[in-house]
Amino acid sequence: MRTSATCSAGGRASPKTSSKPPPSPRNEHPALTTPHSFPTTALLGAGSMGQAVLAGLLRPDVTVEGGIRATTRSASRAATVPEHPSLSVYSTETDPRANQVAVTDARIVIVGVKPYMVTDLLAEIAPSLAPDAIVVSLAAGVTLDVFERALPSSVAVVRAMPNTPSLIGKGVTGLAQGKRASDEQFALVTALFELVGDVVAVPEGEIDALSSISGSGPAYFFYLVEQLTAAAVAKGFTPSQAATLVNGTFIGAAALLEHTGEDPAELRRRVTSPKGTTEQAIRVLSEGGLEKLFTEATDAAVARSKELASGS
Ligand SMILES: NC(=O)C1=CN([C@@H]2O[C@H](COP(=O)(O)OP(=O)(O)OC[C@H]3O[C@@H](n4cnc5c(N)ncnc54)[C@H](OP(=O)(O)O)[C@@H]3O)[C@@H](O)[C@H]2O)C=CC1
Ligand SMILES: O=C(O)[C@@H]1CCC=N1
Repeated sequence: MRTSATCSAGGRASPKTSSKPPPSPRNEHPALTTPHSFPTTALLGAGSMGQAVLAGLLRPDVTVEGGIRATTRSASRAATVPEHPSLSVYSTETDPRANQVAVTDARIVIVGVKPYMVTDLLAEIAPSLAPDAIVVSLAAGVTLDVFERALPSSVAVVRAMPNTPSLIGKGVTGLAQGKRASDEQFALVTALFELVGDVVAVPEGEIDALSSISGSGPAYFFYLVEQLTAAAVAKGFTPSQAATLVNGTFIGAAALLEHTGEDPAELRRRVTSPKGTTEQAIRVLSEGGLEKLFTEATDAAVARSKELASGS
């Protein structure tokens, strides 16, 4: 166990590049209007998504009575979990009983391992769970039914589909309430995910579709950034210049969307002068089938969720 104590194109004239240091990933959460307190919480699988959810529980304005226990498989991954006085980190590599130890007396148990690992993990922890535990799944595709069958009948289950901007309090999480979870338990899980962004409650039948939009969505955005950066480099900008141009433009445009609250189509219209240059670029993107591509891409993500649900 590690109980946290220490934390761990060439030739073209350069446009001005700023060398701002990257912002700290953990200081951007909006302030809570009321103090938040949660019961003892275990996070099994503190990887990319698990650590993003964990960021909410580590906020200075949040208290977790009884503390937080986080587990990973490897000791090296455990070392990437941020240090915090109320957080204990275990790896199954150094302690094969790490998950059982972590869930003992925990009221909230977040399952953040890969979908194909879920069944084995549930069998491992089921005997050690508190009778009134709420198990929260982050796993894509794995149904509430799989969880409910594998766990004692007194244990409630909620299915969550968060996304990685949760790490900086800008996440979007879909939540589906299992049939054994009371409204009070569901409200507690909702409050937990509200620590890291917006929450949309949906019936379980909509979770895969939601996942294809907001769960995977950050990857679509980063892919667009990568592609526009490649286009900039192909036009002769240096990689550094291209990163400034593209990152600055996408971040600025996203902030404009947020701050104005305007319809994105209207914001696009303001860039697209009649008979101007943008009009030609948008025409090419449209004729290239971007809308159809997004439909097909999200359909493929939904189809993969169904495969994961069937265990493949
Ligand atoms: N990444 C994303 O954007 C999203 C992911 N999800 C879901 O979140 C889950 C995790 O995905 P992601 O965070 O990307 O994956 P990662 O591989 O980053 O995280 C998985 C974590 O589980 C740990 N782990 C593996 N086996 C065990 C075990 N037996 N006991 C305890 N911990 C274990 C891994 O440790 P180690 O690294 O040492 O092997 C790792 O820390 C998946 O089910 C995915 O569907 C949901 C929404 C979005
Ligand atoms: O790619 C995945 O399977 C997970 C679920 C949504 C985002 N990442």
